[in-house]
Amino acid sequence: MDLIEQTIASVPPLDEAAMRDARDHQARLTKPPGSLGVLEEVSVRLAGLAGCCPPPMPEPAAVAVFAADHGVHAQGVTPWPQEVTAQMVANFLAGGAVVNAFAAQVGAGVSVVDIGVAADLDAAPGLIRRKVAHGTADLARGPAMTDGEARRAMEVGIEVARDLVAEGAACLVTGDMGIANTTASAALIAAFTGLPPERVTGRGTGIDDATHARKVEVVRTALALHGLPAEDGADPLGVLAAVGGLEHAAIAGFVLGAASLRVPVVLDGVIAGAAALAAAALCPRALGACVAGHRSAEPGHTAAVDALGLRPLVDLELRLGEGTGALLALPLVQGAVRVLHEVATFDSAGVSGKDAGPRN
Ligand SMILES: Cc1cc2ncn([C@H]3O[C@H](COP(=O)(O)O)[C@@H](O)[C@H]3O)c2cc1C
Ligand SMILES: O=C(O)c1cccnc1
Repeated sequence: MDLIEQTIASVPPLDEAAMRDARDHQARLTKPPGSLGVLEEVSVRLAGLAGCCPPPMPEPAAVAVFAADHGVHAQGVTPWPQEVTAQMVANFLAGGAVVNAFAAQVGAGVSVVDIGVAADLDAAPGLIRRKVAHGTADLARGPAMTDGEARRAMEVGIEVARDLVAEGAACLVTGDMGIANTTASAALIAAFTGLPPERVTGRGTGIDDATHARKVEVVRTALALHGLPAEDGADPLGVLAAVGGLEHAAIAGFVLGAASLRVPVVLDGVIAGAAALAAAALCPRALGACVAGHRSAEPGHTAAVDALGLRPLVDLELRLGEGTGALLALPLVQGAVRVLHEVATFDSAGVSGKDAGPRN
């Protein structure tokens, strides 16, 4: 068995007994039952993922920013030059991007992975050099990647998850950088959800009406060219290779890697949502490890989280990527688990339960 199959085979189902313990414990804490809303569900799921209650605190956290370029850039789907991908990698490494500021704010480490930047990058402290190809080919004219490249990128994602956890991370966070990657994301989301291109194709970094219309047509052309969505359902790796990006494949692997290690993974926006659809198509159990950090302004992202059955924790109209929205959600995930560790029960604190007092 190779690394991808091995990883998929080792993703455990959620532990029902641990989830029951977490629900029972939530009911005994000094607060009205259910009063922490969605955060109670998060705490229960992370107990199921860990297989114990309380689950380990999801800290320290580590965000991995997977950077890659896209052949579909040639179709004029974004106003930004392709070089911005490599330039932003340098910015991440220098600590100057929004992802660095938000990671500092929530105490997360930042790793930057060259999974497929077109330019050859200089070695730099903090850069994980795992280039699988110098960008993808144009998905509107042929397959974006070979199956081998998609597999290799997915393996790198698994390996990065494994390495970060070995270094002490107890929570993983997805990040991406790749000019034109919202086009590949839209194509993946259309392919996996069956929704039409106009429903899932957004304005990315901010494009005018004419560029948006072209972007929708590029996605439509690509789907027709590759026969997607496939009649007979999924060959998820084939879909990734046809219309995905190297960072999508890597993030899909990162999700599988996290799930196989019973470590939660907070998903960022539309790129992570598209990648998670691929991961879930390969291994539905991997969804047990996924927390949707935020709802991106991209319409395809809402389509993706709806299809995955995930509820985003934060909704701030962000449309940046890099891991920024997921990082903002991290304290919510950590707070949800801290409640199970630290909040007193009615018994231990001597607080009367709802029906304990005199009635009148
Ligand atoms: C300066 C800059 C920093 C970014 N950081 C993330 N993105 C985000 O925008 C890009 C996708 O949008 P589109 O498909 O419209 O090109 C990706 O690189 C994504 O990570 C950025 C984009 C820019 C320009
Ligand atoms: O949803 C995202 O993460 C996103 C949106 C626009 C551009 N880049 C990323």
